[in-house]
Amino acid sequence: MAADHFADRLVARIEATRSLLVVGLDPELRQLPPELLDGVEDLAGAAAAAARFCRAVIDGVAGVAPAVKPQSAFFEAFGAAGLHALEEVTAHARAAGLLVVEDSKRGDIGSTMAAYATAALGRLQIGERELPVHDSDAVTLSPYLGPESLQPMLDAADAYGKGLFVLVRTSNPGSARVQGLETPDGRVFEQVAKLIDELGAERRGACGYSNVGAVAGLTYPDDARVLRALMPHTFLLVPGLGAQGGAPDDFPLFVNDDGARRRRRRLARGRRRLENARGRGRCRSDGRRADPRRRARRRERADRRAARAARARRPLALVARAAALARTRRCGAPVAATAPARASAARSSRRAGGGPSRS
Ligand SMILES: O=c1ccn([C@@H]2O[C@H](COP(=O)(O)O)[C@@H](O)[C@H]2O)c(=O)[nH]1
Repeated sequence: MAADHFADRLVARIEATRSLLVVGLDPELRQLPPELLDGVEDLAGAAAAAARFCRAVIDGVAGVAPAVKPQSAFFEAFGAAGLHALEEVTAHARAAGLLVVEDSKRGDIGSTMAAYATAALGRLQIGERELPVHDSDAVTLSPYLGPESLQPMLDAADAYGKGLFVLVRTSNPGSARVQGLETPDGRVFEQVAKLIDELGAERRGACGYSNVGAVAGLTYPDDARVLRALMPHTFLLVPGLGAQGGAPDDFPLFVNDDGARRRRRRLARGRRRLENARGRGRCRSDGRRADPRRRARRRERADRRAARAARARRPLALVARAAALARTRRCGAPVAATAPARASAARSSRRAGGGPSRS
C-alpha cells in the first residue's frame, strides 16, 4: 500500500477545509457563460472555453472544498481537445490543493480495465520512464463485470495512493430496475455494497477508511442507512443534489456517526468559547480585551478583500455560490457529496435553501 493513502489524504482535505462538498465540473457547452464562447468556432475553441470555466470554478472553491469531480463525458464531447482540457483541469485542481475524482464510470474486462487504470490513476511505462497520464486522485467505476474487472483499478489505487468510487445505488430514476432487484441475499446494490466492504477491508488508511469508496445517490435517502451499515469504513460519494431532486436535508443520513460526533464536538467547543467570551464581556479567546479600532480596521480589510474577490468572480456568480456553500456548511464527517458547478443546479440548490451537508 502506498504511504500516501487516498482516504487519509481525503480526511486531511476535509479537515483543512471543514467541508464535505465535492464540486462537480460538468462543462456542458450550452450552460457555459456566453462571454466565454465569444469567437468560439471549433472543438478546440469549445474545449478551451470549458477548461477556462473549470479553472475559474477551481480557483473559486480551492481552500473551501476538499475535492472536485470532473465529468469526463463533457470533456470527451470536445474530442481530442477535450481530453487535453480534462488533463489541464485536473492538473490545475491538484495544484490548487483539491483532490480530483474523475467521473468516467469505467467497467470492462481485465486487460481493458488495466488500460483505463493507467489513464486515470496510473503511469504508462515507456522504456525506462513511467509517465502519469490523467493523474486523477480517484475514479468512478461500474461493478457489473464482476470483482475481477475491478482488480486493475485496485492495483493502481494501491500502488499510487489513489481511490475508487464504485457505483452502488445510482441517483437516476431507473436505477432500481437493475440495482434494486431482489436476490436471496438482499437487493443487488446491497450485494455490491458487501463486495466494496470486503475489498476495502485490507485497504484502510490510518483514518480507518478504505480507498474503495461507493456512489450512493442523494435521491434515495431511504437506502442511506442500510448502505452506511453495510459499508462502515467506506467513503460515500453522494450525487444528485438539486437538479436531480436530492434534498440537502437528507444528506446527514449518509454521514457516519464518527463524522457526526466530530461535528458535534466542534460545535460544542465553539459554543463554550462564545459563552465564555460573552460572560467576561470580552470577545477574544485569549481573554484580552479587543481593541475596537483594530477590530474596525480588520473589518475594513475583510470587506475590501471580499469586494476584490467578488469583482474577480462576477462573470461566474455561481462559483461564489459554490464557495459560499462549502464555507457555510462546514462538517467533518467522512462522507462526500457532490454539487455541480452548473447554473441550473446552483439555482435549484438555492431554491432548496443551501448546501448538502448539515450533520
Ligand atoms: O449516481 C450517479 C453517479 C454520478 N452522477 C454524476 O454526477 C453529476 C450530477 O450532476 P447534476 O447536475 O447534479 O445532476 C453528473 O456528472 C453525473 O454524471 C450522478 O448524477 N449520479
